[in-house]
Amino acid sequence: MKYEFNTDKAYDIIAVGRACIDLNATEFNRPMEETMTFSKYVGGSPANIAIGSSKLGLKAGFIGKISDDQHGRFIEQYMRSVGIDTSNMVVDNEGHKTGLAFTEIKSPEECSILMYRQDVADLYLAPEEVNEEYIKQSKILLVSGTALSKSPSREAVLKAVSLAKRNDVKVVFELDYRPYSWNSPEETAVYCSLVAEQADVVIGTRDEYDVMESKEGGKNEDTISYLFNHSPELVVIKHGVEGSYAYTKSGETFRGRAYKTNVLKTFGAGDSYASAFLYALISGKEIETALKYGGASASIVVSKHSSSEAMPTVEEIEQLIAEGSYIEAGVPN
Ligand SMILES: Nc1ncnc2c1ncn2[C@@H]1O[C@H](COP(=O)(O)OP(=O)(O)O)[C@@H](O)[C@H]1O
Ligand SMILES: O=C(O)C[C@@H](O)[C@H](O)C(=O)COP(=O)(O)O
Repeated sequence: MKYEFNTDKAYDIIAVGRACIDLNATEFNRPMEETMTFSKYVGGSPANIAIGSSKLGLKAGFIGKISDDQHGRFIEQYMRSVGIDTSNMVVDNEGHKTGLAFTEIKSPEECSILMYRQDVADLYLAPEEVNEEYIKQSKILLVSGTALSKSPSREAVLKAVSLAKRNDVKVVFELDYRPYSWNSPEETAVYCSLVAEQADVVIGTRDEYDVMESKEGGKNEDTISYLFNHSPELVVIKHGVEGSYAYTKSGETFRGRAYKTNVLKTFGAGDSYASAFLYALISGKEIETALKYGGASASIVVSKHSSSEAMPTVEEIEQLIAEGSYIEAGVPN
């Protein structure tokens, strides 16, 4: 089964939310306290997804606010250099700084992220900085849940969603739950369910859906029966190495698998998965095939050092799919 988009649009995907900096430990198997060196990359989930999409050949744009300093300029220049339209990236003029994510790579299983996100520029994106003429030109508006965590970014995103819906732009909601950005899980549940109910496609991990639904150990069946009572037509639920599921409103279920790889770190999986899954859908591939693209892309990125720079090419993804070495894991949920 395929998922249809309005093909009469200049952009394939416009992402809204944070574009930040990742500082990834270059010393592995070591706690952060003992790590002395880090490499700098553009980061932030929606920026990573835009970068991954652009690298796969999609026409991508970005809406967000960046700091008026060396970090903001680095982000804009890098994103432009990989082919992303940055015309709707706004420079903050109130002194807000870029968010930083320091990553600790203790072992392939034990990775963590230390975020510096106090008063960050991306959460100051204002509704008046979201432009209807821009959004209406895209097949997809990709919304990151973290952008809902504070005002005025929250209202900017709600406006972007409403403009997308008025202009036949599919809203893809990536739950992207980052607890440190929110006041409470209850607040997350309120705003994430508000947007999920309006979205056309929702993507998240099982744990992220649990936060949105204010429960523990939630079942995929309950999630889809809730969401399919609202706007969503396609719901993707990820289960780490156990793979993922895509559910359609018309009743089909497709299973995606993770691919064997030499894991260096676990972060970057979700963003690379989303960009390749959406690339495949936009390219007219079957949903089942799109799950393969997502899984293969993620397995490539977890074997590499960064999330953004490491985004694979179509050829790399297709080669991995052709090799077909899935991780044999039980059926979750
Ligand atoms: N250790 C791993 N090895 C190979 N693929 C992985 C691994 N972890 C995750 N993936 C792939 O990345 C996808 C997304 O990972 P997941 O952990 O569910 O999301 P997130 O990174 O958003 O938390 C999975 O569906 C799987 O295909
Ligand atoms: O999203 C962030 O702010 C940090 C990312 O740039 C970082 O690379 C990361 O955590 C990606 O992980 P994922 O969301 O699991 O793909």
